[in-house]
Amino acid sequence: MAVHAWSGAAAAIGLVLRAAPVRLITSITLGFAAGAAPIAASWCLKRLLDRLAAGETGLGWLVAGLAVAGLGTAALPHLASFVRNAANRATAVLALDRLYASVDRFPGLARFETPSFLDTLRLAQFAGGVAPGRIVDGGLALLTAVVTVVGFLGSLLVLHPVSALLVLAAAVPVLLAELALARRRAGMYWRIGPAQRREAFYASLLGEVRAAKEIRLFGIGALLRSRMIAERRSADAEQHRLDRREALTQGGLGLTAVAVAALCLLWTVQRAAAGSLTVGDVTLVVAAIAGVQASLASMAANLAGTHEQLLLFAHYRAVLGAEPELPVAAEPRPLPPLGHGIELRDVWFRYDDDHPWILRGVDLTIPAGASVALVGANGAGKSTLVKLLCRFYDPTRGAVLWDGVDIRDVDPAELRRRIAAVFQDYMAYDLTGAENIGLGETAALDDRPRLVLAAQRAGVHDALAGLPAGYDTLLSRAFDEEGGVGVPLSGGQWQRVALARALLRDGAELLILDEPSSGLDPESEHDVHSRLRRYRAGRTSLDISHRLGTARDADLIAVLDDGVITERGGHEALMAADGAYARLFRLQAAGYQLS
Ligand SMILES: Nc1ncnc2c1ncn2[C@@H]1O[C@H](COP(=O)(O)OP(=O)(O)OP(=O)(O)O)[C@@H](O)[C@H]1O
Repeated sequence: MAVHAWSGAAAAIGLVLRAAPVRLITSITLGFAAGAAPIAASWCLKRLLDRLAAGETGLGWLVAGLAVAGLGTAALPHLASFVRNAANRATAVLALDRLYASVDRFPGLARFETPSFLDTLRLAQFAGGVAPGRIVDGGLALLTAVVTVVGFLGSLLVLHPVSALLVLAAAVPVLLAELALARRRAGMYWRIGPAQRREAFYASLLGEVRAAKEIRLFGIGALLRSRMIAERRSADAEQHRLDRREALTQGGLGLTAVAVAALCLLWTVQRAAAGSLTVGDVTLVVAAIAGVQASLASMAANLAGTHEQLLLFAHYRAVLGAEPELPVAAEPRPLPPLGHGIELRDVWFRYDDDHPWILRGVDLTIPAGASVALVGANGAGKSTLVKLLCRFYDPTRGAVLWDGVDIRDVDPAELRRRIAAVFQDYMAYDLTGAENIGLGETAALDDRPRLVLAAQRAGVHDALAGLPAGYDTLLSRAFDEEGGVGVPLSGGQWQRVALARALLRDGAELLILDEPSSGLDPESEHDVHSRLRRYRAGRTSLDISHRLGTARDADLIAVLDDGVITERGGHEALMAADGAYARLFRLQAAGYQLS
């Protein structure tokens, strides 16, 4: 634990040093000065009073010293906090950047489906922004308090050693109690994490337009709201329990501090009355007791606060230090230009050990330059197979081979550069039309002719060109648009934009289309289908569709049933075989017959 704390503190300081070195050093200097100023003020006051009592004159320099020290006591903490705030903001930016760079580096999807990781990530988001700054702040405040305590304790030891020891002894339980409270608080943040994430989930549903239709139609707003409030209440109850414990502990500690101060004061006054202390000594003892107690309390609170931030910062470091959830080859093999094909060889897959098998020994080859249609019932595992091709997960058994090279041996980023895909759950970004397409290949973001060509291939050019600001129209009403209005697209238009995004990747060697036309009207579907047929000629593609009419002209049709390829071949051959494909095809065709 101690090692963790030190390495955590070192990492936090390293981060601040990297983000704002000058401001950090300035803060340290100001912290020192702010700690020394009250001691200087107390000594000036003691000297002044003693000399006044002795009837001396010409004390102007002492008054001036007192004024300067007073000014320092009042102003330096504010100046230090101004500099620290600036350093903290710079640190938070760097921490945020590093956190999301790490999240982006996870090659697969499994982490985003692991609740404990999501809890860690939530705390990391919170801690990354504030913890490094607070840890350094805590350290600086500690430094200030140490300077003050040492200075005042030195003064007390000279004048009244018993008080010094008493005050110091009384500080030990304060420190221990604060540390214990800090640990509890950090533990509480972890425990309430799931409830807070569920609360955020309900809150986002209640505040987003996509959910608003169903919420209103089904009248489920009150239900969702009550669930959100219940989650908040359960988190609040945990916090309340801790607050109560804190209040009791700190009340007790406050009483002890008052008792110790009263005892010391009584003793000092008695000694002054007996003539062994001067009036100046009494003021210095009073100031020293108050100063030491306040500084020790602040030290304890700071230590505890820093300890708590270190525990939270551990979550940030856990995300940054997390190993990739998919093994990444130390020396990745180069991915050859696709010459033969992509083979799934005896692929078995389940999402994890507690989940059922989804693929149970799939053998399928997508020959280079050929179009393969994958058909099958809902839940058969088609989209799962696509995720394995993109290596978002690894097969539990078996392998995916790209021209004979196991894709586990290549750099995932390189593999993905070779693939263009429209996923079934494609994204609709709250960005402009041009950006929504350009994200398919960021190098082409500003290449308008290429964006237009991709949009034309996907049959969405006219829709985008006809918007108030053409391709530069924001496809959302979530943000205010300067000099124009945001226009969301229809479902089918969005689907074509997603298709355009994939088609922008002209150089991709494998094109994956998972239900690319499910939302299109018959005419659009026919139109998109004809365009895709032309586009796909000579390219390697995997097309998933429930509309068997669009699958029929693929070079190869494979039927996936309950995780196994049960039929494969051309349309005519499969129809002649009279298996499941033929039955489904006839069923669908019958739906279009006039009775
Ligand atoms: N991330 C996941 N974690 C656990 N199980 C999952 C996950 N994604 C999908 N599944 C399960 O895998 C099974 C296959 O899903 P998949 O999406 O691959 O089917 P599909 O053939 O594409 O279906 P559809 O035709 O409805 O799109 C489903 O039973 C689903 O519950």
